[in-house]
Amino acid sequence: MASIKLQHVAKHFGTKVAISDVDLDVNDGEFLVLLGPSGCGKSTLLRMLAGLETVSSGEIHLNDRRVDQLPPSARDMAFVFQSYALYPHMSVRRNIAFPLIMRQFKWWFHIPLIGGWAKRRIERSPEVADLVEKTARTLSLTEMLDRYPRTLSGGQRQRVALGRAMVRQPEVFLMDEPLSNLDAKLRTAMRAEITRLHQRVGGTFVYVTHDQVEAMTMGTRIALMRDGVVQQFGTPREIYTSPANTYVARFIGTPPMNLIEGRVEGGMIKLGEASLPMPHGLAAAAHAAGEPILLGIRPNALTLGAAGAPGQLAGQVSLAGQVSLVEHVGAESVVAVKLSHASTAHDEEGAVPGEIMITTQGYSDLEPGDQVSVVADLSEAVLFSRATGERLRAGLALAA
Ligand SMILES: Nc1ncnc2c1ncn2[C@@H]1O[C@H](COP(=O)(O)OP(=O)(O)OP(=O)(O)O)[C@@H](O)[C@H]1O
Repeated sequence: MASIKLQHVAKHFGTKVAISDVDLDVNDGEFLVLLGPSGCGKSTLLRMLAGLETVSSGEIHLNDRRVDQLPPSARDMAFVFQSYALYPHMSVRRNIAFPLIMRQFKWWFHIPLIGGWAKRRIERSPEVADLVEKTARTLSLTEMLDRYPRTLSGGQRQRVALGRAMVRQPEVFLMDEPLSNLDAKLRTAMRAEITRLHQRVGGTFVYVTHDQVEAMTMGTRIALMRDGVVQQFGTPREIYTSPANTYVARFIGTPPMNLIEGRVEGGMIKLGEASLPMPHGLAAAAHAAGEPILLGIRPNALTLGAAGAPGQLAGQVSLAGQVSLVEHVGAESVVAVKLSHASTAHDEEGAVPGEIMITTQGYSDLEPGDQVSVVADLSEAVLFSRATGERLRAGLALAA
């Protein structure tokens, strides 16, 4: 049983603020993913949890115990590194048993022969041997117990690293990009394996990744970070359907959410020449007439019709545009359309202003240059303030 609470946790390296005032409440048995781009501070946060890095300020609690001043060994957390960190001169069996052997460490373990004899004795003791065998079975490593790490594939080495963490039966598993050295296919397989492991073994997992697909598929909750600040902390579904700001909206989803520039006028949203009703629940925000907003809409909430097709069904609006790119990705096609009368907010390099992305099922016959009308289903659309980038919620006025 392990819940984790971070209160106002900050970390400075000299003048560099790596983590600034992070508050997180992680329930027992959760799979928390720390997600964000390179340099956002996710590894630093994980290392502070593990005790491998000190906190500059704030508190970390494991259950009701404050642990931020305790050494790593007193925290009951097992760390799995990106690099596996296996001992190359030890068999798989010894690598997995190692934490249990070190639990019984005596100074004379360092004496040649005597130390080796003592370690072998612990390794062969029924409790340790049983636990190692059981762990190896869970991870399908039984056949490999007497092999050495250099003879294993990347995925097998990763499983040994997981085994070494599991054998301690810790309350918390901390994992720093454990799959990043694997090829795409193995990553997908190991992703499912770690999720199953979490379901079977229980315990609280904290997992660092920059890969949104890993975060969305594995996490019970995600803390999406940027420059040391948590942008949103929520379930994958909340983060996908209700991004807290345009940064989150752009980070999650492939292709990401379209952000179309508009204005609020007379209780309606004006996008170029089109006028559409405020999305459900946001009417209260409409009184700040004339305010610039961004309409956030996922590529799969847009459909394509022939140019000039009638647009305004209930709750829908159509925008004219021209196809600029079509990508076929198996079961669906991704179509980029340059809007004729509306602009979009992009920050990715190389993105064309005014372009939106639409996903369609199957193989699209459209070609670059085709004139189309884009029909938007606004039932799941969200609005952001263009001034602050924050999502507008019902009852909140737009930023002045
Ligand atoms: N020991 C250190 N001394 C100085 N700066 C550091 C140190 N460790 C980390 N940083 C800085 O703190 C920031 C956060 O680093 P961190 O490694 O936590 O990021 P990250 O999100 O895990 O990135 P990555 O995915 O690339 O590992 C970075 O700007 C990094 O340069």
